[in-house]
Amino acid sequence: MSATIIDGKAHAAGLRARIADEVQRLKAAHGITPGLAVVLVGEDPASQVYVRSKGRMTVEVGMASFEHRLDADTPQAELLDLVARLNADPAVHGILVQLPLPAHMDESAVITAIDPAKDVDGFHISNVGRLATGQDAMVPCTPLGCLMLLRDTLGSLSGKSAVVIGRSNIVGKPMAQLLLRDSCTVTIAHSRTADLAEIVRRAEIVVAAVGRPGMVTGDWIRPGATVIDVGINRVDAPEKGEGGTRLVGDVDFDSAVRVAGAITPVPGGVGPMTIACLLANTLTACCRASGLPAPEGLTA
Ligand SMILES: Nc1nc2c(c(=O)[nH]1)N[C@@H](CN(C=O)c1ccc(C(=O)N[C@@H](CCC(=O)O)C(=O)O)cc1)CN2
Repeated sequence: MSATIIDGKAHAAGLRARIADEVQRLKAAHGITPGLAVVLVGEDPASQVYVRSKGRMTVEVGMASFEHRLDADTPQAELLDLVARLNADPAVHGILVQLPLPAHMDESAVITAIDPAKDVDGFHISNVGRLATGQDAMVPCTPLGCLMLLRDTLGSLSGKSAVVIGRSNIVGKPMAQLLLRDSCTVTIAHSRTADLAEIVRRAEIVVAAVGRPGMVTGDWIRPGATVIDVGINRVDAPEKGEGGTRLVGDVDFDSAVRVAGAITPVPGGVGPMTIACLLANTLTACCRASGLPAPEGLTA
């Protein structure tokens, strides 16, 4: 038996179409255009690609896009000044500083400088606390995308056993909070968890976000489980010729697909949902800032 492949690209396209409709409605009914500011410091090649995609998709859904590119050696104080200006700008409803930042910058100081109401990444300590205590929060985009895929695949998650492999602030911890909020029984595991394979084998839902290519193999998966692979690892691909590379997840897809009930591929699974959820968060932030209810189904 082979698992259902969860098509993240198609889900993301559907979500963006829904957001575009809501943006049109907001413009027509209230004369408001949601605005997203994205800040890139330095020339990391992958970050440049992501920031370009974010700008393009922001415009495609009818929002205003403000892109700020700073040199890699920009002093942190200059970045903080920019964040302060964006905080004060009424045309900007969402602010995202692309990570990773250059080594001389203190990521946490920069994130803390963002107005929590405009923190569309959901990384600010205030949003982290709000999520953990069940209040309205900006929710980090990648885990929000995983949650949407899980709900679309399984319907209600209530009572399901879930294992999150990975304990990062950006994915693992918020993912666990979201699953808990949907009444799953959640285990957070990581690379040092004893008997990891045995723990994963008990789960009806597996979210792999550990950053190790192909670590989760088919014999770790409970038959019929839903597997969400957050890993994006570039590995050598000699079959593509000299210097060739390809993207793989944290799950060994070829063995897992034979056991799971449903599984996300890499690429084309969780990745595309990240940017779609960023746009959803920007729309939510804009509605909240304007005293309007956020559209249903765009947040956790
Ligand atoms: N401030 C932030 N920085 C970073 C985040 C984030 O959410 N906020 N996440 C990642 C990078 N990221 C968005 O910024 C991102 C990663 C991957 C994808 C994606 O669509 N991946 C594709 C494959 C793309 C490729 O071919 O390289 C896929 O998985 O299908 C989108 C966004 C780190 N930084």
